[in-house]
Amino acid sequence: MERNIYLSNISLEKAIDMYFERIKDFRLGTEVVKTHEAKGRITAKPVFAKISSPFYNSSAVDGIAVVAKNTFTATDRSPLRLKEGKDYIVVDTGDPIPDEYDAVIMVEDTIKVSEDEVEIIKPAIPWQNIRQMGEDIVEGQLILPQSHRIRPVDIGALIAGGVFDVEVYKRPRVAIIPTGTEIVEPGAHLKIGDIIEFNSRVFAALVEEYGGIPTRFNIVKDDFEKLLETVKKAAEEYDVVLLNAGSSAGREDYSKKVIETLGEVYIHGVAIKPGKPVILGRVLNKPIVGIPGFPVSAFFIMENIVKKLVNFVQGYDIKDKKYIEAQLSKRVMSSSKYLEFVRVKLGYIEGKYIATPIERGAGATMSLVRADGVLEVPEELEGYEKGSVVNINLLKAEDEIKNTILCIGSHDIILDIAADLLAKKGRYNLASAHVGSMGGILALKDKETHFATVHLLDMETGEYNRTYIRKYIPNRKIAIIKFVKRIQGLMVKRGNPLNIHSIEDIAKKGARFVNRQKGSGTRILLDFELKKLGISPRDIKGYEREDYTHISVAAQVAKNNADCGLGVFSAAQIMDLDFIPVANEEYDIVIPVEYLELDGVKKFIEVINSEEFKKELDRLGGYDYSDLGKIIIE
Ligand SMILES: Nc1nc2c(c(=O)[nH]1)N[C@H]1C(S)=C(S)[C@@H](COP(=O)(O)OP(=O)(O)OC[C@H]3O[C@@H](n4cnc5c(N)ncnc54)[C@H](O)[C@@H]3O)O[C@H]1N2
Ligand code: MOO
Repeated sequence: MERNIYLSNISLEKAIDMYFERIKDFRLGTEVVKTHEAKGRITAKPVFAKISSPFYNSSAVDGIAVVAKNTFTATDRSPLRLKEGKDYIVVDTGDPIPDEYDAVIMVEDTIKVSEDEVEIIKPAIPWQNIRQMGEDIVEGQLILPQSHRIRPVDIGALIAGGVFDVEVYKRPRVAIIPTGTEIVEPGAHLKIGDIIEFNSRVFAALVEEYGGIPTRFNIVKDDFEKLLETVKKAAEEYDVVLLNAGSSAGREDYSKKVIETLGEVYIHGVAIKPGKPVILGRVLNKPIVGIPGFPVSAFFIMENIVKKLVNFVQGYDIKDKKYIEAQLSKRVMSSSKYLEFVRVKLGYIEGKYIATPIERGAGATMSLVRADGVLEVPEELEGYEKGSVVNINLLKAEDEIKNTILCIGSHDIILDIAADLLAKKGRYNLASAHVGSMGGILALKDKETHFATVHLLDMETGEYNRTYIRKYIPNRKIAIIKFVKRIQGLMVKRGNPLNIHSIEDIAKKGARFVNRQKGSGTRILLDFELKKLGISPRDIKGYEREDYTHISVAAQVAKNNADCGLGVFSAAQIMDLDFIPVANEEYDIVIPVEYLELDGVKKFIEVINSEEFKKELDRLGGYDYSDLGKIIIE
């Protein structure tokens, strides 16, 4: 099988316009459904009221119905006496008002003088406290226009207007076909090279959210004939087809060929990242989208194309993205060839949203789980500078973000444990962005985080953290909340096959090392130890190779991509590695004094002082928490 030749690079907006122009005749038919079951459906025609609401005059209050002109003599000096049956009748809220009456006086404005007599001290104004016929809805009035998505309140208005059935577009039945020889069903016995199939399940859940009816097909291997057969069947039986993976130019990427054979490819390749190899086409007269395999790419195609498509075939133009303004805490570089979707974490600090970009790999499913929003870097830009104010498409509720305490700095698994305990208390969340200790200090300086977790060794004095606070954040009043002392050590494979017992051994034995990024405390510790020992970084194989967390360093060793790395005990334990202690470091929380008063921060401090948290530290091992919770004002 020869490779496909790539790919157009048309903008997302143009691609959608062109595509929808080509498939505009594939709109679905309509059906009539019960109004009370029509939530989320799209009206096929304008809907008019069949009756008025209310369809008779009714009382808006509890009181007495009167004839207004007979009450105008009433004053507080000469109250007017009225007799039931002759001058008034008693009515409750909602009761019909007989034609001969034209006003209602509230019961609290009447003085009862006998069983069937009241006095009033103020005249009634005609039509006061009466809901007149058609006050809400008039017979024949337009209740909903065509191509309107029916909301719960619309259901109320329709029924009140006597419309009990409504004509709506049919919901599209969407076929979802996962493909790939390497793709296996969840629960299958896994061997190297297998990938557990999950995209189709994400698609199905999203399609349902978009208003379609998903059907998931079984996995189809990369076999041209089988793919032809399955796609043909799907196009015959369903309204929209989603063909997952094989969208690219690899030898077994058949999606384009299959669609071309059975129908037409209109567009292959859109200027977005991730997601560029998307295919937009038709088979029979059904829209088909070839969606890239990488889960993050696939998600952005679902959100930016398939969501619109599922609505388009129902005659609806969806424009429901919600944006907020946020300040970028890091520079974002982007290619000027693509509209790029960058996942961000959001924090709310001193009345401003702060956006911190997270991992960018197209395969990083967790980046979607962790993201609060998406920064869309337009095609013509090469990115944004740190500090720029940008629009962020929200993926979470604003309230949830406003109740999030932001921690930027060096990562340790105990932050995740504290986050979990905090979330259990309700209301507040802890979000942490892992940019190393120095990144945390700089974020504090720039007011981009509530607090930072740091372990920065002063190479001159051997003291932790304080030098850096004084040097880099002189403008703010800062407190240190003592957190833990961590044992940092060398992580090596079980059984220590290279027999590494010290930092010196890394150089001596030529072990493949994996380093942490510049600015991280672990990196500084390594440099400190190397300097002490008089070893040059050049003598460490892999010194230039950077990873961003303790766990990912440990994972590199576990997978045999490296022989050793420097990190904390818990990371070694999680990845089942041997651990050779090197130093005890002070991992502290650095926080502006004013934030100690924030309710969420107080709750966080309660959490780290709790017995439950200490129990977790014991369970992990490798932590000394004798100073935990002590607050030192700098
Ligand atoms: N020569 C070039 N190669 C590639 C280019 C390019 O421009 N030139 N673009 C890359 C880009 S960008 C993307 S995106 C991918 C798209 O690849 P495919 O759509 O062909 O997808 P596969 O290779 O079949 O799968 C990729 C990857 O996705 C995961 N996957 C696939 N299906 C599922 C599923 N159902 N559930 C979970 N995960 C799934 C899996 O990890 C696959 O390995 O092409 C690049 N190549
Ligand atoms: O554009 Mo691909 O979709 O980055 O991964």
